[in-house]
Amino acid sequence: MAPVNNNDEHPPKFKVTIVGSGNWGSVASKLIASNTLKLSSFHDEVKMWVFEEMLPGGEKLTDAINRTNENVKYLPGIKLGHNVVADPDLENAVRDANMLVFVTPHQFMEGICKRLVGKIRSDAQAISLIKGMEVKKEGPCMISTLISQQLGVNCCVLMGANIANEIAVEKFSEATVGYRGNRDIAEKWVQLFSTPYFAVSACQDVEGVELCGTLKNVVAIAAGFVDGLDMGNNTKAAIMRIGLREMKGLSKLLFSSVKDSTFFESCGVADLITTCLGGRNRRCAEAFAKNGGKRSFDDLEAEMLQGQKLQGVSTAKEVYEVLKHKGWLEMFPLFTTVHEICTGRLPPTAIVEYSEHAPKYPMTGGPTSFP
Ligand SMILES: NC(=O)C1=CN([C@@H]2O[C@H](COP(=O)(O)OP(=O)(O)OC[C@H]3O[C@@H](n4cnc5c(N)ncnc54)[C@H](O)[C@@H]3O)[C@@H](O)[C@H]2O)C=CC1
Ligand SMILES: O=C(CO)COP(=O)(O)O
Repeated sequence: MAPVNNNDEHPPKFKVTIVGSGNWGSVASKLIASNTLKLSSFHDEVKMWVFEEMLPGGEKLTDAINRTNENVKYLPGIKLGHNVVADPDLENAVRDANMLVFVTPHQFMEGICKRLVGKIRSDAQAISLIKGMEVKKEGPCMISTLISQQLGVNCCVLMGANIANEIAVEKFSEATVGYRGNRDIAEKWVQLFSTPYFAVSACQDVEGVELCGTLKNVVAIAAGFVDGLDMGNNTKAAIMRIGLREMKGLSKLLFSSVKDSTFFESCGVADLITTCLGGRNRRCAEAFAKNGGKRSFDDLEAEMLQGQKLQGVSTAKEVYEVLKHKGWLEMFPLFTTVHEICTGRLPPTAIVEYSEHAPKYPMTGGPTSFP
């Protein structure tokens, strides 16, 4: 990866663009912008692509961000750094960058990648902070793979126990950069994100790291059901244990390269715990169960998250499609049941009952054949 040489500057510097400006995207821009000011190998300015929208007072979100230095809709009250420049023009935002940070809700990435084909620098490196996957005819496609394949770039991932609002106010947390191949590139990403309150380490297991971040959102939906049904801490701990077991089982069935040790990194058990305790997926699923499944997740998301997006419900559907296609539904009763509750085929109480798809494997047991 060659740094960008603007106006013959010596030595040339790396230039960063963040594609996405939601709750986590805005916090990522704050972390990165504080580092580009400190590290001489980066350009100070950090561009942040904004999916433009009109605020209630009639001002464009991009203008409000550039005027106040705050993302007034998705991260109000937090200064992003004067070197963050919001840009609603996707092509313009990425044009000069050779370090691209992707952080949008996962359902928008296919469209964004299509728009970016042929528009990015040939020497660009990418990282995805996105928790989710696409399902294609051929099987599951992780978002980092989508980015790599569509844009022809190497793509690392950054996942972890990272509730954005907590990091925004500089409470300590950890994160994991997943990479394949060249460790130098992973180290560059670690350098770009690390702060005294955000401890990042690198792990050579891109699939394992990304699947942890993706699948824990399904478990968080189950944890929310347990909270909504007032079932207590033991039940929630059981759901988290069974969920972690299914996360590991499915990850290793999909990619034999996935390492056991990855599940003990921040991206694994720590992200599972924080999301099951304090995440948006948990919160909306709690409301869903309290309402006996009578209000849809779409309604609850719109009302409770005010434009922020849930990833767990669509991921549960995507996981279900993969399991069905592979003939693995019975092996993953928790994942299967979450999807069936979300779609109204089962009531929320089914989360601790035997799944109709798992007659041989009750929730508390499960197959012994996971790798
Ligand atoms: N918020 C959090 O605490 C964390 C989120 N993540 C992950 O980061 C990713 C992004 O999450 P957030 O930044 O929190 O987003 P968010 O949940 O705040 O979503 C809102 C964003 O989606 C954008 N958007 C809405 N419609 C769009 C469209 N049609 N095309 C493109 N963008 C559109 C909005 O402009 C806004 O930037 C997700 O995969 C999430 O799981 C990961 C760690 C922590
Ligand atoms: O991924 C997250 C924390 O690491 C955020 O989870 P939620 O989307 O459930 O808030």
